[in-house]
Amino acid sequence: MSYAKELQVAELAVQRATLLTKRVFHEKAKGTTSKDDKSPVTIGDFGAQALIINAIRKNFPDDEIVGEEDADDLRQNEPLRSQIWELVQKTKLDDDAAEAVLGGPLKSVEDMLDAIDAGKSAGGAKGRIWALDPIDGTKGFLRGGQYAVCLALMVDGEVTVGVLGCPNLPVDDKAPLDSSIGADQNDEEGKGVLFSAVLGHGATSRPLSRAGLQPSQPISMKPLSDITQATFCESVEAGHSSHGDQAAIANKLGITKQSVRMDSQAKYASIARGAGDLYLRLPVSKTYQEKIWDHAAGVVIVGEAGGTVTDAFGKKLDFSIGRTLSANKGVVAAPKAIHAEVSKVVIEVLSSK
Ligand SMILES: Nc1ncnc2c1ncn2[C@@H]1O[C@H](COP(=O)(O)O)[C@@H](OP(=O)(O)O)[C@H]1O
Ligand SMILES: [Mg+2]
Ligand SMILES: [Mg+2]
Ligand SMILES: [Mg+2]
Repeated sequence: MSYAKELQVAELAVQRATLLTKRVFHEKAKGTTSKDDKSPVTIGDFGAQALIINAIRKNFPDDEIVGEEDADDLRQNEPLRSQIWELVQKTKLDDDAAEAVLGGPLKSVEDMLDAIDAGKSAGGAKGRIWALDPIDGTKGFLRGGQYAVCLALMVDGEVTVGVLGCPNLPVDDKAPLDSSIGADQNDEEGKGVLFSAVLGHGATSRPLSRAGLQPSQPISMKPLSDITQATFCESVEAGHSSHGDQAAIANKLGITKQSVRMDSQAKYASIARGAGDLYLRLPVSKTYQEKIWDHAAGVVIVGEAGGTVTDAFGKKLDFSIGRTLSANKGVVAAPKAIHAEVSKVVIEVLSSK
């Protein structure tokens, strides 16, 4: 199956949601609140989740959705939900045909809260389940760095369609990568990329637009003959992955270039298009379970671009268990040809601790 309709709906829904997040970025009041785990969430996260779930429900009413956010706090907070409702109502693509594909607007504040709460699926191994991260890298979003709007469709526990909207990545697939990439917020010219993949059908990139979908081109990972020349990507946040272990692994592989630190699944997108080579995410905590929405889209995009993604012990990421990757620890993403070599060193470094 080619999943053409799912892909089109996902791409347009993500593209529209990035218009909302960009609008929030330029507003002074981002409605930032703190979740139970102390992580931040903004009106951009809630608004993007509402718009994307509305499009999925209109097109695929029988599908389940695992979304990062829920509306519990919004139901108690009238000012915050009004702020989000205002944003959601005014966010539209400048293309009637594209809007028609997405299936029409949310009808009321209640409809919006219900849409947000439709992301409460427990996930699992059976049937069609979407995984949605309305803003991945919320901390990056708030500091003007990288973030991504992430949507994937899993079919019987296998990630099958993946879309990443990265408003602050350069359109040029070969633009050099460094940790300041996208930091210049005054110049939005030439920025904003939509990445997509369907299992077995390759991966693409195209510029984000305010209207319909722009023409896309295929992307692939960079062939890397000398691993010492690799560029590796890691999180900005030291609390999300172990910078120390990652430095030790890079050192053992003979990599001399400084790591590129960026927030969000923009890391998966960047290696998939050959702007970087490796993505290392080694756990800092023994108990933290990675969330499926932080990885689903990135994994199929990297896989289709010629990469292999496993956990820190070389195991395939298992998206079929529920809302978290409870059978895995950490992430190692690399071009197929060198993944085994990288994985071996990761295991050596972890077992020598
Ligand atoms: N202790 C931890 N270890 C690993 N990931 C964590 C973490 N605490 C939070 N995260 C996740 O890290 C994601 C951001 O990843 P990155 O560091 O690559 O930018 C967050 O996504 P959100 O920003 O969507 O909440 C959150 O889900
Ligand atoms: Mg979050
Ligand atoms: Mg996330
Ligand atoms: Mg998020």
